[in-house]
Amino acid sequence: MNKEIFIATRNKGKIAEFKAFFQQKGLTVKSLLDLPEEIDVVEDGNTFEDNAMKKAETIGKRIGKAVLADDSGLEVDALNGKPGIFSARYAGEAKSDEANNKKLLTELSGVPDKDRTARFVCALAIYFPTGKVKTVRGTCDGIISQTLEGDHGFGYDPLFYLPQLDKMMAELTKEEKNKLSHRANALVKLADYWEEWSKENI
Ligand SMILES: O=P(O)(O)OP(=O)(O)OP(=O)(O)OC[C@H]1O[C@@H](n2cnc3c(O)ncnc32)[C@H](O)[C@@H]1O
Ligand SMILES: [Mg+2]
Repeated sequence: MNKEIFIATRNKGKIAEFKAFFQQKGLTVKSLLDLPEEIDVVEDGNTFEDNAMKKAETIGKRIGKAVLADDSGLEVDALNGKPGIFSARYAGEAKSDEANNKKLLTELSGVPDKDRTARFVCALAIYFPTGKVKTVRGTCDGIISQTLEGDHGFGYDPLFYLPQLDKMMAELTKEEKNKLSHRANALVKLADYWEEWSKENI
């Protein structure tokens, strides 16, 4: 039987990464882009976890299936953790990666490399039709570079430098990113619960 996992996102970058991850486990990934109706979830929580739970629960209750949701973003130390939960809309409602990256560079202009430390954060929430919801969090440390580099990935990847690889996140293939990203680290934590939950719930 071909098992399916539903991800409550319309972000194509996230969908591509989840597909690569779950395909290895023999699961098919479906997302909000596969639904005929548009379901909007207002992300008004104060934490990544709150927003992920709200996305998973709202969509899960609507479609009556197990649903995984991701709320993620970038925390920059020199900006006191901004853009944080507002990462998608940092430069406005249009949610443009290009505009967000431009704004980030402007906000950090004059900040030296040693003070440009940052981390990607990913909270995953999983909702089961029994009403049970669980969350996990993964992070990935790096440095915000002075120039954009690389054309893989999405969002802030072209500005996110990984010192241990001497590469930008946007220079990694999906498979490479899926070994070390915040999303990958959260998914690894989820895998511990996954076995147990999927036995009874999927
Ligand atoms: O709510 P959904 O439909 O999932 O899509 P979204 O894009 O609105 O998702 P979020 O509210 O979780 O915002 C995540 C933003 O954080 C950034 N981000 C998250 N993960 C990232 C990654 O792996 N690489 C680069 N930027 C990332 C990027 O700007 C995303 O738009
Ligand atoms: Mg969002």
